[in-house]
Amino acid sequence: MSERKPVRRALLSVYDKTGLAELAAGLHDAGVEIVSTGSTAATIAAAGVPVTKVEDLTGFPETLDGRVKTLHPRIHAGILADTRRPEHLDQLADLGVEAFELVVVNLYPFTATVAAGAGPDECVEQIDIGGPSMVRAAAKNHPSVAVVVDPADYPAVLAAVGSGGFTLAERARLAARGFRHTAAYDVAVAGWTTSVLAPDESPFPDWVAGTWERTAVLRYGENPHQPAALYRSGAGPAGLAQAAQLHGKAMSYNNYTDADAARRAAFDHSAPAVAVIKHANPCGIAIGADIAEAHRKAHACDPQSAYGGVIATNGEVSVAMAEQVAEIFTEVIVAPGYADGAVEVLARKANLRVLRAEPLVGAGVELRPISGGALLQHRDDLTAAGDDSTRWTLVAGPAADPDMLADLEFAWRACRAVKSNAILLARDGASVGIGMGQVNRVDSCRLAVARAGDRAAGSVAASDAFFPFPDGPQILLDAGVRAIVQPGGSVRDEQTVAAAQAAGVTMYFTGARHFAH
Ligand SMILES: NC(=O)c1ncn([C@@H]2O[C@H](COP(=O)(O)O)[C@@H](O)[C@H]2O)c1NC=O
Repeated sequence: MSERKPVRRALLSVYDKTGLAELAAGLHDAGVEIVSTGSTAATIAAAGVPVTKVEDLTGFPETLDGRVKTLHPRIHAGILADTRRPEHLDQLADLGVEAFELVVVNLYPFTATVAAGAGPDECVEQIDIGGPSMVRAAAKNHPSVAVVVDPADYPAVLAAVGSGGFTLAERARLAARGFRHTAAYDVAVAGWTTSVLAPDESPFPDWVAGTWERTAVLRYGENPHQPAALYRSGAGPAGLAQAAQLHGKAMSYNNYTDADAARRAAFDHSAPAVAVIKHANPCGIAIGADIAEAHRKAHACDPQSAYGGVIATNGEVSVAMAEQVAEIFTEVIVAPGYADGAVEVLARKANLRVLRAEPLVGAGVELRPISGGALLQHRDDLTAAGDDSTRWTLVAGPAADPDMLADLEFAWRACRAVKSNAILLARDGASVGIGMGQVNRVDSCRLAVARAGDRAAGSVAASDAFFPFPDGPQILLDAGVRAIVQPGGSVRDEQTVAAAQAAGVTMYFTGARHFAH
């Protein structure tokens, strides 16, 4: 076991004062001398613990509204002296500087200030300069100094100090966390200055960075021979990665990818909606008067495929829906909330994973890694993509009555959640046949019609992109589809429109498409 290095002198400078008084009292009881900045020192003194102010040590007042406090050689020499080197100890002695063995710092709340909508001057003021300097100095000098950046670590700090100090391995681990802390902080500052303070003409920033924190090592990845882990983003709104698991077995990699696809499908609707997903594609999407009805309708689309599926809702799961789900073999259910008693009903299934996650926020950009880089795009925003039927163009057949229009709008929204080429047949606010992920649109039409069976006749159809030839729509027309919505825009649109016209079938062009690859 490596030797512990006693802590005799500590430097404390924290914005977040959580646990500070207890830490200071514990350090003092362990015989540690405490040096501290402005309001940190005031908090320590108010707790009745002796403390030396940084300015008494430096002989230089904290100045410029706190912009300069610890940025002084007497502080940084005390942090950066490698006490394994006799020449460093000699130099400290010559200068009359004493070394620190412990540095406790947490930084100005830059991210929270930006998130609160503060103006540029206020945000800039919250860019901590002295704090990161101390953290980086202490982390670099971890053979001599322990650095602590998280109040949650204070009890462990006191335990270590009380048992003779930190080992080198412990100081190295703390150093890694210190560097991660300042790196994440700098990423946030650099991202804000790039995108907000000094944006260029492009709709995309010329520099992108992010930080992710590992929250779980998963049993395996997409396949058992692929190790995998879950990471939580250091920025942006909470989502699936932050979900609370209320019941069931540990989530798998595939559970996460399917749950993400299911949420994307469910949150495209404003009425109570349920999506059932298998292998990232829907085997049923429906809206209903309530969530239980939406689930019944979504499940009925393809009960065979829904076996072992992943369910997402866009609203609270009722007890009635929970009773239905408890009857079906389901891998995961994820919802923004559960009515009283619903989780207990679902918990009858020992293995069913029950997750509560914040509602999906649709705006923003999405990033997809490719070899050697990444692609960024604005999310497929429904409102920008022909979602509003008042902007559709009637190109064949009679105008839809309100019921038919409602089904067409539902089908158009729902087909967005289907991997291209996507054809979705719908009736009464529910998918009844889905053709997904085929490499030509004709096969997607065949698949949708085959899955719908008898339900194809009288249903409406949505296509995520235009029909390049009239052969695909002809399959839908032959199956008795009574209306079709599609983007339009093919050089052979005329032929497709003529086929619909000949069949007396309503056809709308949306003018926008919904590829999903
Ligand atoms: N400028 C400096 O020399 C400096 N030294 C420490 N700080 C920060 O000041 C805060 C603590 O200040 P106070 O003890 O006054 O609450 C900490 O978040 C620390 O990271 C500084 N502030 C900002 O840069």
